[in-house]
Amino acid sequence: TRSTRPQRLLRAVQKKAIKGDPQSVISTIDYFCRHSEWAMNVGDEKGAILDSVVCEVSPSTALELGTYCGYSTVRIARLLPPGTKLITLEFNPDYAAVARQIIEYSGLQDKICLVEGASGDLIPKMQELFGIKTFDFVFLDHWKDRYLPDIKLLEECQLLRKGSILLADNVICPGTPDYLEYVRNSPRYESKYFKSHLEYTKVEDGLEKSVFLG
Ligand SMILES: O=C(NC/C=C/[C@H]1O[C@@H](n2ccc(=O)cc2)[C@H](O)[C@@H]1O)c1cc([N+](=O)[O-])cc(O)c1O
Ligand SMILES: [Mg+2]
Repeated sequence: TRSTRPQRLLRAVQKKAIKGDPQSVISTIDYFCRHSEWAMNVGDEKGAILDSVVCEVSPSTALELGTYCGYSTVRIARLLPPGTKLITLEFNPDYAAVARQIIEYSGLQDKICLVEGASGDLIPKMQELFGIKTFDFVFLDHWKDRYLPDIKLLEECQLLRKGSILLADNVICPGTPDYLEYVRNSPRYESKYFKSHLEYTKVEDGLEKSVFLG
């Protein structure tokens, strides 16, 4: 049967990127998605905003919701200080299998822990699985109707501390209206919108950066 889009994206990385070079893996995926097949990676334009927030936060503990093929996983992990780990949650085993290979190709496997399962099930297990007390940084890029329930779950599980940074993709397109309303109106968050474009297109999209105030 025909290969899947993630498999074709992986093949492009294995064919064109330099093994052990995260930047070349990132550039190869962006080129593939711009010139061969669009895919729902955060992309180069929003990716630059993601990079600047990760560098500003320089997190000791980081969580990504929605690995997909591992593009933003590699983007984030390549900027993490030594000794820090990015935990990334992926629901779909086929996507997880591709992401593991892309992460390994980039050489960043020691900085990344990919866990397969649903965020709603795994978030309450972060303390027991990883000894995590709180997350300094959370990147939300999974199912758009899970953003709001999952940050409420992070609050309930006391996985956020005063100053924790949440960065959410796609708040305009496809859109996460309930999440936006919550973080922009809750007294527990200070929120800011970074206007950009939907990956590889001219359509408006953006990232919402929210600081948990405790
Ligand atoms: O739908 C989008 N993203 C949904 C992503 C979902 C990913 O999160 C995982 N997950 C991991 C853990 C879970 O608990 C649930 C799902 C899923 O298995 C999938 O790998 C999207 C769509 C567009 N678009 O233009 O249409 C653009 C984007 O940038 C997007 O991110
Ligand atoms: Mg996205």
